Amino acid sequence: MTISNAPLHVHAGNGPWPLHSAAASQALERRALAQVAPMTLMEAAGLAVARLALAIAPQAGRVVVWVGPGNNGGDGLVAARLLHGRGWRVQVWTTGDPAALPADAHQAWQRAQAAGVPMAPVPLGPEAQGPVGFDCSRTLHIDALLGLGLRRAPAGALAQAIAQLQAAAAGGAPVLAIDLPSGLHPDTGCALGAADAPWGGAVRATDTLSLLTLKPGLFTAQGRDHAGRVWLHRLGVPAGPADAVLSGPPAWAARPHGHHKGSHGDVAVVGGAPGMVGAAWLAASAALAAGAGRVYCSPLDPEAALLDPAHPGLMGRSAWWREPASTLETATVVCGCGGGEAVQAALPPLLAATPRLVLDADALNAIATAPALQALLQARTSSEAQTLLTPHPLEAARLLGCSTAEVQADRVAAAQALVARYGAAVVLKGSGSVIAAPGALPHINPTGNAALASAGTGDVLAGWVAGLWAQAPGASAGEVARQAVWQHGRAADLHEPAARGAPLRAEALIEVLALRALG
Ligand SMILES: NC(=O)C1=CN([C@@H]2O[C@H](COP(=O)(O)OP(=O)(O)OC[C@H]3O[C@@H](n4cnc5c(N)ncnc54)[C@H](O)[C@@H]3O)[C@@H](O)[C@H]2O)[C@@H](O)CC1
Ligand SMILES: Nc1ncnc2c1ncn2[C@@H]1O[C@H](COP(=O)(O)OP(=O)(O)O)[C@@H](O)[C@H]1O
Ligand SMILES: [K+]
Repeated sequence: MTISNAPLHVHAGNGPWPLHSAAASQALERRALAQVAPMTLMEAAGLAVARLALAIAPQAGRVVVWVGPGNNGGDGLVAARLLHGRGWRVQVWTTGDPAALPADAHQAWQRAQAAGVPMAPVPLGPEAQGPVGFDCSRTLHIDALLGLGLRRAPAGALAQAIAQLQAAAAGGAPVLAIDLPSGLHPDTGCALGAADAPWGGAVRATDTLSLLTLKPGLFTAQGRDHAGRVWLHRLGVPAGPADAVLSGPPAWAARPHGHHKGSHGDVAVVGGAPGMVGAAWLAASAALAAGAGRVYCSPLDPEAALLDPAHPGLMGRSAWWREPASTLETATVVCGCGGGEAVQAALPPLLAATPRLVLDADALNAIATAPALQALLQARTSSEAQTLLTPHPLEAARLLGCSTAEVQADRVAAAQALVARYGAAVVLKGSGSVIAAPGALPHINPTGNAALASAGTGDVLAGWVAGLWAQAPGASAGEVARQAVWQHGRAADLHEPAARGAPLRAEALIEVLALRALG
């Protein structure tokens, strides 16, 4: 078997990558199918799958191919035939009547049958793991149940097949999903199957080979948990314009020898109501670590000290936004960070006068409930002023007047709705943070992991982005947010392998970021 054109490994270090919605991918597939002889694309897809199978599980020699009712199943049938021809021990399990397969997939089934590939309906019970003599731990599973044609939550025979596949792979066997993990929504990254099912609503693959295009759902919401490593094979078909982008690594700007601290801009942090002063100091420390020249911290707790002995490089300053000719008109300001209700009073002057404003946490909650503050935020769009909102899903839901579940059901759409409503750039945080900005394609961030699910890491992000922005005041909020979010997540990825599931403390995150060894 000669298999050319290796799939591309898509990872955080080699972006940016264009992303295409299900609708755009299907339109591309229709155009491509119209230009080539029947079976050409499906043979190319099956070949790419077989090639990746050989690459990721070279010692397996055994494969179970789980075939669904559409063309995704057809791709699996071609791969099964090619691996059978290569001498692998192959078992195909089908979920429906092969006579009902669409034309190309049906032909793939006939070719597999003619080649002598063992095929049968998915059995109920342990034999689904493979025929007698299959060593489960050395078996590769290929998920060809559902791809782009997913329309609704898998139920009935398909849900049963997904459950059987997961049970068969439970001992740690590799699972290669074709195009998408079956049950995962291509646009939203939501696992559509029953959330309380033991298989978690969609196939959990170790590897996913995306065909023709990369779909946004592989990288956000539950996508990363289900897709595993992601690969792309374009099948020789050039993709059209992207709907979104998977962010790539940003470049570091070198510091000219002639620079002094005044060359690197000022950051002022407003937050830290009683009991939450640490949040403001965390953001300020992150801004300093990002390279801002001078960083002021203004705790809203009137009792709070104006010096943090752990960070003598930071300057405390109380309520400077009430002064005329204050830092307001020059600094990059971060507002939120543990600000509690006290933050409300600081917001009007900040919204009115600050050229670059990062709004986080309690600042967002205050704006969500105050139409007057919303009007001030929207009015910023008529000036040169730029704003970045950094909500987590609950804060985003408050700003949109919907539920957190509705935000998570389509994270890209929710981020874009915030941009449309408030005219600001937005980072919708969480697994696969979405960065949306006026006039720009939405970006999904590929770095980060659940070690960041720890108190204060959001404050660090807010301070880090402001620290970068202070040094590049001409950059757009969206640009600087994409860069900061990538680096913030990357720091957690560097920490993760040694951490064995331990969370990354916010202070430690700042130290990793400060080292700048982020690649
Ligand atoms: N036609 C071709 O030659 C090519 C097809 N490709 C493959 O084809 C896939 C798309 O094929 P299809 O459009 O046939 O879609 P799928 O193979 O994803 O499946 C669609 C079928 O599943 C059924 N279905 C969807 N959701 C269901 C649910 N929840 N429960 C039960 N049944 C459900 C639909 O009614 C339909 O019969 C791509 O993902 C890709 O793998 C690509 O390889 C490119 C080449
Ligand atoms: N499971 C996860 N995977 C990737 N990133 C995560 C995950 N959980 C949290 N994060 C990131 O950690 C940060 C947490 O921010 P936030 O929720 O505001 O926390 P806090 O208010 O405690 O600072 C965000 O950047 C978010 O994207
Ligand atoms: K699949």
